[in-house]
Amino acid sequence: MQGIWITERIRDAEQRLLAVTPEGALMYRAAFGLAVHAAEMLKEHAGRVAGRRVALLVGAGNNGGDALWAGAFLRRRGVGVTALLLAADRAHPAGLAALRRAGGRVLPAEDGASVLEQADLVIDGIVGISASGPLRPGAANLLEHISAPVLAVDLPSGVDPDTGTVDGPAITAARTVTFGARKPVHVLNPARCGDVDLVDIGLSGELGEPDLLRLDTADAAGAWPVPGPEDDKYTQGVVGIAAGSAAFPGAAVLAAGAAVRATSGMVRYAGPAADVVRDHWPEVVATGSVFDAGRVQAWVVGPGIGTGREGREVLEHALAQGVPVCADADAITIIANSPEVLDAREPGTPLLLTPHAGEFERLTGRPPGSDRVSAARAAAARFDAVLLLKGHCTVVADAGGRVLVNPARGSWPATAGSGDVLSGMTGALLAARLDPWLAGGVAAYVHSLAAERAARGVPVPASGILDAIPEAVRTIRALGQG
Ligand SMILES: NC(=O)C1=CN([C@@H]2O[C@H](COP(=O)(O)OP(=O)(O)OC[C@H]3O[C@@H](n4cnc5c(N)ncnc54)[C@H](O)[C@@H]3O)[C@@H](O)[C@H]2O)[C@@H](O)CC1
Ligand SMILES: Nc1ncnc2c1ncn2[C@@H]1O[C@H](COP(=O)(O)OP(=O)(O)O)[C@@H](O)[C@H]1O
Ligand SMILES: [K+]
Repeated sequence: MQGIWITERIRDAEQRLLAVTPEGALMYRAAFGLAVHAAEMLKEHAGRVAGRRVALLVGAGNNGGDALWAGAFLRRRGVGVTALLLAADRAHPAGLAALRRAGGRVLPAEDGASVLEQADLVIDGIVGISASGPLRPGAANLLEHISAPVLAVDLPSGVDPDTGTVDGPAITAARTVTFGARKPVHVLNPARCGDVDLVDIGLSGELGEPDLLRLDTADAAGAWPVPGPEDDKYTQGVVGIAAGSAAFPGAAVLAAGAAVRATSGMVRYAGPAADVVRDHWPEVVATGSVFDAGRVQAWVVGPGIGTGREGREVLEHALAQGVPVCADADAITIIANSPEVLDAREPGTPLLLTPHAGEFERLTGRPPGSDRVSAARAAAARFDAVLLLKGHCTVVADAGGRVLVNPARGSWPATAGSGDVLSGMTGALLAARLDPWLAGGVAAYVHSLAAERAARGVPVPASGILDAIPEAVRTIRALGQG
């Protein structure tokens, strides 16, 4: 798993490391790594390093210092470097001196339009982890003159380091080089960061436990259930799907189909769309009602069941079975309208809630807002549940405060029915007895991988995501073992 630390913790860790490190050493390490990546980008985008032009956007703090030092290193490789100072009187003195010694040019930012327009690469050292709010006007005015790829120092300026939100003008980077540890912005707003490279500055010993975790392929592969020689269809966990209606069977077909694709055990369906589900998925054991569905090891309740009395009874029944429940879509609205349905929950029974932003607002009374991680954590604690907040970056929080994040690989999954596929997969993993928090994270991971594989650059319907689940699972298992 990849650890991610909030900026307050990074700053504390840096202070401890600074106290035992010769002055300037950390910045030197950071800037050296930055210069290596800048040279790579010049080769990639402009064919070579020597003779190419780099513009540095230099703010008032150490982020600007990193850029200035990197500029000095690039000068040694024959790059033409111009620093554009946003606060000439506060630019990092040692960095500025180093750049000047190396033969770099220095200009006030307001004179920088043509430098930016002619640059082969722009290095964004406007602001780093001490950023607050959107870019100030002096920096914002420069954005329109940038046409070259941008390499962001630590994080793209103008994007909030801890929430990834953008409230005004901000940098969009082709690549971000970060130091010591990954920060929340890198996973919460990957589109602004581009590829993120981590430069080791010796901070890891000071960091402690991460604030957020991101699953990697090996984690997803390690968690994915694989039947053993003693297994049969029951021992792997039977998943029950209570979804869809006679008038709207689509959600049932998608959720049940995703469960079929994600489990090698057994899928039961219970609800008014039994015939349609059976037609699509002959392997599903389908009945008309949850009350005669038989035993399952996890229930998925909600997509397309409606929010009336019948839906409510279905949810209460599932909650009372003493098995994990994934409550999605209409089930979330039912809980929002009548929180007392949760009284039916057998004590200690895992509950996983999977709202999108609108359902989150219904459930909690307020939208997730800019700090989606804190919002998901608070809601998980309030409902004593795992809360999976859907979106471009899916956030999975549990009641104890653990958080997994899954940045999507593109936005094609934002399509109708895609959430039904996610809940079906999640149910399959819950039935296989994964920790519900991990089940949500692994389902989100494989869902976004399946969507990427299915889309390959063009729109993909939810049924296409569903059909790509086997390929996604095969991919993680192959990479995870390799
Ligand atoms: N502390 C350390 O040991 C190290 C720090 N490093 C770098 O230092 C950075 C943090 O440096 P600082 O704490 O000096 O602060 P920053 O460089 O992040 O910010 C400095 C100044 O930027 C201005 N600013 C804030 N928000 C702004 C906005 N929205 N628009 C325009 N200007 C804004 C403020 O005047 C603020 O004081 C890290 O991100 C990293 O790049 C690295 O050199 C590694 C070592
Ligand atoms: N912009 C986006 N980029 C990537 N994935 C997204 C984006 N928006 C939504 N998703 C994902 O698509 C799915 C949509 O679920 P949901 O909103 O419940 O759709 P539906 O109700 O139509 O099934 C979720 O897995 C969510 O994380
Ligand atoms: K920056």
